[in-house]
Amino acid sequence: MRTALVIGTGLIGTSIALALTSRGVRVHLQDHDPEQALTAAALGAGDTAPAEEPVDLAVVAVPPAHIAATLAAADARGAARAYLDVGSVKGGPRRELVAAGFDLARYVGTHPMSGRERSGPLAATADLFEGRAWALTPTPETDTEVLNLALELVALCRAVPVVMDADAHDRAVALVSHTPQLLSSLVAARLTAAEESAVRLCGQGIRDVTRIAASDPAMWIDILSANPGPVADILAEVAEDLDATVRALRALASTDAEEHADGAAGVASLLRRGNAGRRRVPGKHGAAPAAYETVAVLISDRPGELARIFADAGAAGVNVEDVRIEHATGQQAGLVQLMVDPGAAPVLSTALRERGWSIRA
Ligand SMILES: NC(=O)c1ccc[n+]([C@@H]2O[C@H](COP(=O)([O-])OP(=O)(O)OC[C@H]3O[C@@H](n4cnc5c(N)ncnc54)[C@H](O)[C@@H]3O)[C@@H](O)[C@H]2O)c1
Ligand SMILES: O=C(O)C(=O)C[C@]1(C(=O)O)C=C[C@@H](O)C=C1
Repeated sequence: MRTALVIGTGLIGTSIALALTSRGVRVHLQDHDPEQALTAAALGAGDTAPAEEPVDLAVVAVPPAHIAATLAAADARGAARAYLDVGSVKGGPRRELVAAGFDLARYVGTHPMSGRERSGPLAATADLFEGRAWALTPTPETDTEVLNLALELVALCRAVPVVMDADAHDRAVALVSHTPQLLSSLVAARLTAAEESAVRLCGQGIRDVTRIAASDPAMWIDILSANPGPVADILAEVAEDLDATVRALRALASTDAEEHADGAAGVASLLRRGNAGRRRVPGKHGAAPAAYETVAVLISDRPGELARIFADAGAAGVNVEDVRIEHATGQQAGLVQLMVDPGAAPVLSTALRERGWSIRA
């Protein structure tokens, strides 16, 4: 791929443009809000000047409700040889394209399974998709050349391609993305009326569960409007589990020994099902979750501290597989949890201690 056009230079469009530009693709940027395209260009994502001839691939990264119309308008002016979109839902936009008579041979629907709770070009990063799944939903009509360009884009973004049917994709994301978003919002919504004394106690658990509750409501209303049925079906099952859990907890509070034991069994069964479900979440690069060991390091909230830790881990010859940062409330300090292969954990702890870091058990 030599040239690309990114239409919609928000979080996802700009992140793709940054990745493509860094790998030598000439990227043109377009947004119905010119300020967004100019901001993306200022970040080094590409050029706002229109291409002089059709680009190799047009990437449509606008909200789901506008995907079909944006693709049709771009095709009407002959913008590209091939088209793809990155919307979070696939069935609805494809049906709209069919209804509009769009040539499906030159289009493939895709969805990178990576994002952030923030929107806009300023939240974009070139490495957003690295190691993440990226769904591709070709149809029998899709040209091989178009599918190959889409696969090249996924490879340039260092993501992991997953080919599937559009409706199967929508049912899958109802389970692994859309329902989790609503559950996160439901938990966070309980905090709106909470006492300040309770909120002060927020630890890492609630931070993990509510991170995505900060997402843009307008974007999510758009996504959920395009996939309401499958999400409602799963939420109805969650509601049954919730009812059963409330009953089990009430029984747990009972002084009757038999009722108490039933309650404990009900709650334990849910927690075990949770363990089993969590074990099914794939690790980095789509591999089965690895059993990493954590080395926890205390850092002060100063510029360059993280870079220094990673440099010291690198100097010790240890590959950091994953990382989490826990900020201490009201203090200029935090705990960095470095996930490494079990064999490497003692090596890393010793090396970091020798370099003056404080390691937490
Ligand atoms: N946010 C995520 O985590 C995530 C992850 C994967 C896929 N997606 C999908 O990617 C797409 C973009 O999401 P985002 O998070 O980058 O949103 P965003 O709000 O950050 O960016 C969307 C951009 O599209 C522009 N836009 C809106 N309508 C337009 C139109 N008709 N023509 C041209 N530009 C238009 C907006 O001005 C904005 O700059 C959506 O379809 C979303 O479902 C989002
Ligand atoms: O990490 C996040 O902030 C996300 O929620 C990203 C996430 C997801 O559910 O995984 C959200 C919606 C997108 O369609 C794809 C990715």
